[in-house]
Amino acid sequence: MTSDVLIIGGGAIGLSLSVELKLRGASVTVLCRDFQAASTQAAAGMLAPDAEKIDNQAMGLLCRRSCALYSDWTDKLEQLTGLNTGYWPCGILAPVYQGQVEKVDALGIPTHQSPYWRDQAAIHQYQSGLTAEVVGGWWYPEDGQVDNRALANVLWTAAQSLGVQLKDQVKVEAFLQQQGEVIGVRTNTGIIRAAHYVLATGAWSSELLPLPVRPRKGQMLRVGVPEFIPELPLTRVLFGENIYIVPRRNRSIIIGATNEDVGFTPHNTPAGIQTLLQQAIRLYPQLQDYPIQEFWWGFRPATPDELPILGGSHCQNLTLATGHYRNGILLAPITAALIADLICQQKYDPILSNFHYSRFHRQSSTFTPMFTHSANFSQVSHSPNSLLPIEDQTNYRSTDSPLVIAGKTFQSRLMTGTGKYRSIQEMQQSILASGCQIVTVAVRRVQTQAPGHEGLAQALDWTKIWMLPNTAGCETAEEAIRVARLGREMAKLLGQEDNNFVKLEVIPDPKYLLPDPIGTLQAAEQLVKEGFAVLPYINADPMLAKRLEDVGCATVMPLASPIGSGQGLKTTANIQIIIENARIPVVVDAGIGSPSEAAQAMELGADALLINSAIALSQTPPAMAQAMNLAAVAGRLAYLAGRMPLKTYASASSPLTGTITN
Ligand SMILES: Cc1cc2nc3c(=O)[nH]c(=O)nc-3n(C[C@H](O)[C@H](O)[C@H](O)COP(=O)(O)OP(=O)(O)OC[C@H]3O[C@@H](n4cnc5c(N)ncnc54)[C@H](O)[C@@H]3O)c2cc1C
Ligand SMILES: CC(=O)[C@@H](O)[C@H](O)COP(=O)(O)O
Repeated sequence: MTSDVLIIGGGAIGLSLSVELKLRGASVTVLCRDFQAASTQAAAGMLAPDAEKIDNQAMGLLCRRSCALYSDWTDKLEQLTGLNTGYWPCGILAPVYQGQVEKVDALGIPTHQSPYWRDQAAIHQYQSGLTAEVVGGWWYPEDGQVDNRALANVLWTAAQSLGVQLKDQVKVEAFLQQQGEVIGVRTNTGIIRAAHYVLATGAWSSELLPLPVRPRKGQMLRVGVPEFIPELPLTRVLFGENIYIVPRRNRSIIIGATNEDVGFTPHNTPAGIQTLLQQAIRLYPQLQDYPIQEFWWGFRPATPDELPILGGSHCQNLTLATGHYRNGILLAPITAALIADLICQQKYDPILSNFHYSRFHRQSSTFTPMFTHSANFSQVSHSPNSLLPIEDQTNYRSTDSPLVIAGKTFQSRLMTGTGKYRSIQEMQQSILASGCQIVTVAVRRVQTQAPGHEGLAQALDWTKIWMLPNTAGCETAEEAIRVARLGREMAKLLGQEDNNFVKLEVIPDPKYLLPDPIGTLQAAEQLVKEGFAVLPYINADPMLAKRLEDVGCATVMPLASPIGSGQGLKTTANIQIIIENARIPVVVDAGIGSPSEAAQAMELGADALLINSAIALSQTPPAMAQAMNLAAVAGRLAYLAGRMPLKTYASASSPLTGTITN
């Protein structure tokens, strides 16, 4: 049974959304690698839109809206489950020391006139036991806390009792994408499909998609109020500089948190814990005698601008809900409501526009979101002398859908390379004349400045050409993986920040240049996991093509005949089987020697061609490039038009009916 919605990640965000969607009538599955290994379990549970002093207006508003939902939301969850979330609108007190008093508050109001400011006498009255060093502070009565671990348990129980399918220990390894849609996820337990998918994998999000979400480690500890103190000594959250102290009603006190940019480095460290204890004891001295109950650490899902990533993605049936950084517990109810509105009713709250992933790509004017190439490519050719398109032809062509690879759209179905040209000018002219929008570049040759590869960055207009880094020269999967990563960096240097494409070549044999199927599959699996759009070069092997599709490759690129041989289509029958069965684009690559062979491959139903040697080694490469372009267009049109059936015998072209007889 497939679900309407498949949520990947079972932290506060994934679980809240699952409950919300289920309450709205959707069938929902949550897949989670490990429900316990989540930032949600590691947090302090503060609900602090005011104390956090959030600069960004939209984020401030989002946080306040979420905080306002908390009371009703937790009531509803508690009624559903009979369990307590520990929601406590206890307010947050932010004491300051001498020298820390700012002149104005967050709204620019002079401190002493701010409604949130409390002077020394008042602050000590609000909370006894603070160090005498505290000279005043801020009182945020709207802020509060929830016991995040209790909340996670309540959400889990609510989801379960409502009938959400909760699958723990299921790791999603890759999204399977086709033509701008997710068609399934590959997991350690097999492929799972749904109508709609939500990414809610917190700090691990960039393992599945090239999103700029990075872990920001926080260390924490918990002490307990000693038994000989009958009343709760602390009844408000204390929010100091680089320290917070969160008293729970169950007599635990959470002390947090460090903020470290150390990747996924695990463990508590003496330095981390020492800093926390020092600062906590300075603020609230009697803590020094409280028994320590637990140490732990967690990974906040941080984005470069510290705002979450919410809303649509490059695939129309994939929604993103990640990157909540320091405020994911606070933002859980509003995230669930807004994302459920979006999925169930296509209702788009305008606030979401501030959190769309595409903000990370806006700096580069020529490229839009993640995988969608926006450059306004001309219909067929960049050449002013182009023979194409004549009006009637464009009409027919316009009925065709464009080539889409990993969600990125291209008008041209011809890809070319940069090698073997007699001069860089010839290469430039040929690429222009070919009308291609994708040019493959051998990463290793660029790195070593091999002949013809010097100055490549300047030679082509990379705002119009999408670079396809290739791993030519790699004999093993390991080498290819390493070179692919270098290729991604190379694309970034050319301004293609979002280019995650790689043409995967694993070729151990220099004589026939035949790809190693096992090494290719191994490398493809790893690269897909790392978020690459993988275009593997393979022998025309239908079984291998299917396996590569299953592991999440963006295309398959079967060879027509050996690279650089110009022998033409020698693998027609197998290419035909590959095309018949593929749900990803099939790019016929290598060995095409003439335009008629290019057209023939397209007539078979190939989605695109990659041709290098036949162009570069011809007498007049720019002219041959244009001929190949025409052939690719002609072949595609012919494929769409549908070839006439083959007949054994002649059949007169002019009908005999109605002819004059004697
Ligand atoms: C020390 C610390 C203190 C914090 N304090 C607060 C606070 O006081 N208030 C507040 O609002 N926020 C706080 N936060 C932030 C908050 O915890 C996070 O923003 C929030 O938990 C993010 O929730 P999430 O569901 O997106 O991610 P997570 O809770 O991390 O959940 C993600 C889940 O996805 C799973 N997953 C990942 N990859 C895969 C995969 N490939 N396949 C399947 N499952 C996968 C993970 O195992 C995990 O269970 C704190 C965080 C830390 C670390
Ligand atoms: C440049 C490139 O990627 C080639 O390895 C590709 O396979 C094209 O082959 P031909 O040179 O035979 O067209």
